[in-house]
Amino acid sequence: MTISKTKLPFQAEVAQLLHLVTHSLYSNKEIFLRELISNASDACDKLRFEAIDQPALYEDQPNLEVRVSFDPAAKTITIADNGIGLSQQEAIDNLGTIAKSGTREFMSKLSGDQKADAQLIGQFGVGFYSGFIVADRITVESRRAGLPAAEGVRWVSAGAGDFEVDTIDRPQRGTSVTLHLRDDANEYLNAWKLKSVIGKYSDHISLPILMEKEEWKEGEDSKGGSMVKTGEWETVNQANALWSRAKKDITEEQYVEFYKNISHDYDAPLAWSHNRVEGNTEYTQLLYIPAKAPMDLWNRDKHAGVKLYVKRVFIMDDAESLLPSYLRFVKGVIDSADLPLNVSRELLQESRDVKAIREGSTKRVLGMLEDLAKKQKTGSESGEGKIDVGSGESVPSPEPTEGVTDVVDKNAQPTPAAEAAAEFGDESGKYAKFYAEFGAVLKEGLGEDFVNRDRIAKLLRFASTTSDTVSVSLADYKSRMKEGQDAIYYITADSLAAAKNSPQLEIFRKKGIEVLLMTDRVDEWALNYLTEFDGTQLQSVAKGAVDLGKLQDEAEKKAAEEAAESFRPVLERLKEALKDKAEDVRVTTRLVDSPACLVVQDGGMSTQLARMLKQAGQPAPEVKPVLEVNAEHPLVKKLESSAHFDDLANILFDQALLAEGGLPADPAAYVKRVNALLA
Ligand SMILES: Nc1ncnc2c1ncn2[C@@H]1O[C@H](COP(=O)(O)OP(=O)(O)OP(=O)(O)O)[C@@H](O)[C@H]1O
Repeated sequence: MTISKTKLPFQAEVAQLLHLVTHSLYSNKEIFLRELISNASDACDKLRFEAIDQPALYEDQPNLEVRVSFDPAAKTITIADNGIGLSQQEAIDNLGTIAKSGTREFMSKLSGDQKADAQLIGQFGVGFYSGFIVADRITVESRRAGLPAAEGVRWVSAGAGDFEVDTIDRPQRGTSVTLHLRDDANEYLNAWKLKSVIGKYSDHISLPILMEKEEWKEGEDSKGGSMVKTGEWETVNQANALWSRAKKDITEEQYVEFYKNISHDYDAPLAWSHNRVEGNTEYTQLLYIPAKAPMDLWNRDKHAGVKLYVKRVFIMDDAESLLPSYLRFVKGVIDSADLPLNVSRELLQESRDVKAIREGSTKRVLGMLEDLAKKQKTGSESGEGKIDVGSGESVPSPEPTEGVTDVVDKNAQPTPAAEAAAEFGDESGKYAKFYAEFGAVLKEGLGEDFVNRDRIAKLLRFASTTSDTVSVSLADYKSRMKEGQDAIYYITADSLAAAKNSPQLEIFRKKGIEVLLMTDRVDEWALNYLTEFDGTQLQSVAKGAVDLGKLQDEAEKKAAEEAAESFRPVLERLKEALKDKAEDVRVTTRLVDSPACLVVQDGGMSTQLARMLKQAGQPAPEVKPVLEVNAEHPLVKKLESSAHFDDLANILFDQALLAEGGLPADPAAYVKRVNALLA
């Protein structure tokens, strides 16, 4: 295909994004170089991957590289690669529109506040368009590998509403991006400046990044000297994959920078773990736990952010088989020594090596979380039992992955004692941060990963009737259990307020028994898979008849039975009056101040979960709850002699529903009944 010079408009979103890029990212101009080098490197990765099946694509240039040059007279910087290149259509599609669906969502989140937007943009990564931070015009010239020289393309835009494309003759494969700098970006027309930015952001890129060598030349006739280009090119980055280097040669900054690069996250990660695993399956893993949840965390179709490499060759992004879905927040790289280069997603699912990698990486991530959790605990408990990070020993995870020869995480590096103390203080809040962002996702693991269920259970944290913050572990709870208590009690609700004020808690409060308050949507589903912890049953206080077992003394039990007996005739009438709404009506001892509450049968779905499913448009069973009444309550006592028995019965039921966050089936009828009684 050849096209003659054509002007085309940007897709509306691009124009909007460009405006933001130039206005919001101004304070961090230099990232343009990182983004463009990263694109160049991706293009080389893509070529290498396509060339596995089609070696001819290399033409006569198998050495992939990126060249960065500048021309002070023309005020341009050029980033050139010999990667896959762009066809004319690809240039139009990829540089003129935003293909990624997440981008639109991202655009809708922008607030107009420059600082917040800049953070968001940073998180999302603006890629190619970041060139417009420093340039008022960008020229891209490219030819796709495998196409004839006559099918090159030139793409030019001033970053306003449109761009121009033209066919050019381009013998060399790949892409060159030329930035025509704005006057206030002249500082980048300097080799030293460019090298320092490349060193900062792109050292770990596995390709060589070349710049023209310069030499100092004295001026003639004792005029001042200057740097002069020699015509030779030199490599200015380390040019080996960061994860393949020895840990001792990688600084903390480099780990952080690498993370930012692969994740497009603006913030530093909370923790990372870098290991070379040997044994039957050999691979290197560099896994990061981000500090902030991405916007699309809840999209379960979104794959994990782990990139797969095979012997340093990039194979694919988002390789979902490498980590279970409940760890989809983890970012990083896995480089396998065993997989074939032409491995496909389908093949990955069946591979035994991948299974081993997945198990090893899962354990590693859980180990990192256990580490953070341990520090969180000691950090919040008056400093007792602090781990001495100054000793230079790493904190071992409870079950080290077999064959790990080389384990590093940030805390493993020896630091002077004072620094260590400061660092530990910083570490001590990390687990709470992690949990606030990703705790709910982690819970999915209870249902997804049976092998590691116990480890996951230990990592869970909840609010409870004794703690408003989400900080109580199941082990903490157990250690505070009352003498004679034989279950871990919990309640699920839509909000913390609803959970705390639930009538079902009354008897527990009276007896001073702690109840875990669960308010994540995923809780009830996840808790289905966790019926016990460390030998103790988990028991919902809203399911089944309340049985406080040994916590109730004989006299109480007897009194309750007697009350139930004498209340029997009223119960029968209640059952009759509510037969369409309630599965059963019974007397309870779980209530102290409230007249009634709803519970579901043991093993049944709570009314709250059923409600949530319905709201989400999913099929939910019709749950008929059990109405439990407090025979000691004046309102309930009044029933027997009331002339409005049916109304009162229905009001009791509807109020119990309201108390747990539901709505009466017929709200108007409810209001009418209440008003009739009030009048
Ligand atoms: N040097 C290049 N060689 C070949 N294609 C390129 C090059 N630079 C950009 N592209 C193409 O343009 C597309 C858009 O680039 P852009 O940097 O905006 O987004 P991206 O790289 O896909 O996403 P992100 O930067 O968020 O990872 C790329 O996906 C790629 O197809």
